Amino acid sequence: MQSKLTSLPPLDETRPPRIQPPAKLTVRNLNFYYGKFHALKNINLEIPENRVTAFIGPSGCGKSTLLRTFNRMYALYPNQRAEGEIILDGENILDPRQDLNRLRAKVGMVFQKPTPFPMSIYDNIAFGVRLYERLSTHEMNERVEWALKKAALWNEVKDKLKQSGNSLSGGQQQRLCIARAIAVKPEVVLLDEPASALDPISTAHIEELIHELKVDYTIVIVTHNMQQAARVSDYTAYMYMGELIEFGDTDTIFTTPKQKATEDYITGKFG
Ligand SMILES: Nc1ncnc2c1ncn2[C@@H]1O[C@H](COP(=O)(O)OP(=O)(O)OP(=O)(O)O)[C@@H](O)[C@H]1O
Repeated sequence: MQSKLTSLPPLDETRPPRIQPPAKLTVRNLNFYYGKFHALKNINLEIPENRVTAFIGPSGCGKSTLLRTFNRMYALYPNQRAEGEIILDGENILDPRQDLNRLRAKVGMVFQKPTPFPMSIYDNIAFGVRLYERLSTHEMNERVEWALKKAALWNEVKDKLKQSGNSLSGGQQQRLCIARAIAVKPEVVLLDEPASALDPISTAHIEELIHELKVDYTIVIVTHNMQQAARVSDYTAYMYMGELIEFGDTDTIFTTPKQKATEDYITGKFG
């Protein structure tokens, strides 16, 4: 397909066809408040299973806020609240009775800044797994190796698993954080600008990894970088001032968006 926008890289020809797969997460009439500030306004959205969905939009439009509702990260802060429904596997995760530990095992998260725990590479992975499962040493060794392989880090660290996670480069630390997130075998992985603190080579590594991970996981990524959204995502949501302006497959959003506001943002006329 020909891109209308010459400044963007060619769109990924290997993307799955446009038939939208079943929704892994269904967002219905979602409103979010920081105290009195109404940060998300009646969001309705379906996040397709085993695909990469990107949230784009100008700074402050609510991308991270929306992402953080998916594992109820906001529940840590008393004056933040969500209203509406977010259905994951038939359950409304906003229901106050929802078991947050179980939810966070199902919905993993990786932050903008790599944040390894101050412990060995091995323990960075094993720590989270121990919270949810009792594994033998042999099983844990296998799980650590599996997660590090999935995160394309194993070959670089297999001989120094006892070294501190902080001894790794920024890009390696971020892949360690991805390994840590997937080690507990989540179903959804949330990535909040995972490459924005990284150099171009590490960024390319992370983007490749995202592409591979969607075989097993549903991935939602917040990114400021539109080229990155065009490269890694199958679906894109454009947000503005707490509203979802347009959602669709990435090729359509980047070449023939329906809303003028989306087109203005994509073409750099605004934002
Ligand atoms: N802890 C908070 N308390 C009060 N308001 C907040 C808080 N966090 C975010 N906001 C406000 O909510 C709105 C959405 O913020 P959010 O961080 O979700 O935007 P964003 O699109 O991810 O922005 P950016 O691209 O700059 O990271 C903004 O107006 C922001 O100022």
